[in-house]
Amino acid sequence: MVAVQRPRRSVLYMPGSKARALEKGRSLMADALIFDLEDAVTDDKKVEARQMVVEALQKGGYGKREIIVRVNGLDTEWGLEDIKAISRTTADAILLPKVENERQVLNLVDLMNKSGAPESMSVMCMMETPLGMLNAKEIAASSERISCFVMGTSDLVKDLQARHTRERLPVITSLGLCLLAARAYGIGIVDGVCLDLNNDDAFAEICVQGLALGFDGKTLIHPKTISVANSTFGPSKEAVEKARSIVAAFEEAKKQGQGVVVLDGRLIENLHADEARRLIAYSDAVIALEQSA
Ligand SMILES: CC(C)(COP(=O)(O)OP(=O)(O)OC[C@H]1O[C@@H](n2cnc3c(N)ncnc32)[C@H](O)[C@@H]1OP(=O)(O)O)[C@@H](O)C(=O)NCCC(=O)NCCSC(=O)C[C@H](O)C(=O)O
Ligand SMILES: [Mg+2]
Repeated sequence: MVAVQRPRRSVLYMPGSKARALEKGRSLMADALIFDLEDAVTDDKKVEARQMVVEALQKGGYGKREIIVRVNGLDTEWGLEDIKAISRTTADAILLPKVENERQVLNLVDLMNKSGAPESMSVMCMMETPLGMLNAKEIAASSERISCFVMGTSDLVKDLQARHTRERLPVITSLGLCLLAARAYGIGIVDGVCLDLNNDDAFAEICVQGLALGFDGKTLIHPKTISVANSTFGPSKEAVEKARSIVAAFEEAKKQGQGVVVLDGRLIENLHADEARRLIAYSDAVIALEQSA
């Protein structure tokens, strides 16, 4: 049985205080939308933005896109009311910023339960502080309700007193720690945002790097970057065809009593067949999501 992963190739932040962005989200081909109440919203608009997001979710129209709301932290004056209000909506997940330990996750889960959040509403964690990186394993293991890690590379670079560079060496250890923790505990993980909106080549390159590192997709700040994220993180037609031929060759070998087979000069073992099945199931999930839009 192959565990089908929810597509998160493109995950677009939309400021909760921007009515036009919330409207536009209904027609964009992003796999997931983050309705942001945190950093994209100024303090004087926090309460209004919460109400706007609740109303947008009540109105609906976002199809099968994954709906994520990033609340303010519980150490702010808005966090508690954000969690109470969003728990009563149809959002798929609450995204908690600046997660650094298990206690923050358990507090959130407790508040969601007390506020009547459905069991299906998951928790996502922004991984964006040095302590969060060091505690990535503890955080990933803290609750079965966690569905995904979201890298916050802007806050991370700031806290590390590092620099944003094209090859991202300053954050590579942090990305690796979070990837290890996410994969070890079977949760999703999406890469951080690219702040440079005027360099398409750099954006494409950073998506390819994110894919190679093992991310499921990329968080985005502008709709124009959705298609590159979708094509980079989505399985190509050729990759799916190849996966089908791997599964077929391996099944045939098994019938012949063999545990391995050579296909196009490469050795195929059980692990390759498993990965090929995962890719086929993932491709089916992507097609189903695209057809529903
Ligand atoms: C960056 C922007 C401020 C640019 O906005 P704007 O000048 O309006 O862009 P355009 O004129 O090019 O927009 C064209 C149309 O697209 C719509 N639009 C733009 N951005 C979005 C969006 N994010 N979601 C939905 N729709 C969007 C515009 O309304 C235009 O529509 P139309 O009227 O039909 O022409 C803006 O893109 C923006 O605000 N982006 C999001 C910024 C944000 O959310 N930042 C916070 C999250 S990132 C973060 O916090 C990372 C993490 O925590 C970390 O630490 O790393
Ligand atoms: Mg941040």
